[in-house]
Amino acid sequence: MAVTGATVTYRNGHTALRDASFRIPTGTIAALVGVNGSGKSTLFKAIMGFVRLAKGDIRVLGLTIRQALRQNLIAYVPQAEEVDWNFPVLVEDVVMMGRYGRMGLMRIPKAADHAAVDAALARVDMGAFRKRQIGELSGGQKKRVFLARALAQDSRVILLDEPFTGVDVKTEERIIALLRELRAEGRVMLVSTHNLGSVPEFCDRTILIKGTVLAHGPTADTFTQENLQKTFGGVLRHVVLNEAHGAGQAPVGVITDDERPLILREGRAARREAGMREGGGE
Ligand SMILES: Nc1ncnc2c1ncn2[C@@H]1O[C@H](COP(=O)(O)OP(=O)(O)OP(=O)(O)O)[C@@H](O)[C@H]1O
Repeated sequence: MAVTGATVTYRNGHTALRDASFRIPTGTIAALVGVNGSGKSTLFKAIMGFVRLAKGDIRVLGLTIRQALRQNLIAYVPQAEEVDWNFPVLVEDVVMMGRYGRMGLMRIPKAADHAAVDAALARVDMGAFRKRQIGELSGGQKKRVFLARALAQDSRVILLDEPFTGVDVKTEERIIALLRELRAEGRVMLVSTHNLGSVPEFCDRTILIKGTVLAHGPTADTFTQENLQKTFGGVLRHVVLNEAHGAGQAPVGVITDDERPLILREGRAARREAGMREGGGE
């Protein structure tokens, strides 16, 4: 995916995103990190074609957004607040929505559509809940159902808006394991998160955003204390431990935006080489 100089101005004249540029190679999990109101959802809306770019360009596998959407290449896993949970719909019907783009006008599912729904539900371990109303599930289960919808769609790019909010650690680990599988299949995942502590754990790349893209690239390079301070300003709580200790004891910084803090050693995010790979195309 390549975003070049993307600018979004809302109807009221507010420019929520200005001249944003970054690239994400295929087979990548990328974090989108920024404070409330920094433009994360606006960027997602632009990639989904919900808002028009005033300037700039977004390409997915070399295609325009309109072409990529027509080919079902982009899927979106929404924030819980965006969904009307009172709407009476079964879990399996939510997942089937991922197939709509491949159906005719009458939306009559074929055997392949049913098979894709079954496989997607099994993959997120939600098969037993398929006949439940979506509103009757827990927060983590709802997230998994929407992830299954994206899987049923078989898109190449999956946008995940705050997938870990209100999710327990076990479900978070399951979602991360699934994202790693999808990465191995060459897909691109763009994950907006306030969960800074887990970003170096599973995100190959990070995009730091504050009305524009402040920094982007491999997480080990972008997730620095300096960049995080620029991105979050005074919002983050930052504590330095061990500062007074002598040689051999590197200072440890703890930066936190929510309940899961980021631990920085020697001013640099503790990096995990595993998973920090470059992919092929964009
Ligand atoms: N439809 C709209 N019309 C006008 N301004 C908007 C609209 N939607 C968002 N904005 C403004 O654009 C800016 C970016 O909002 P956006 O929703 O993209 O932020 P965000 O980073 O997703 O925030 P959060 O972390 O709270 O979800 C904010 O100042 C917001 O008030």
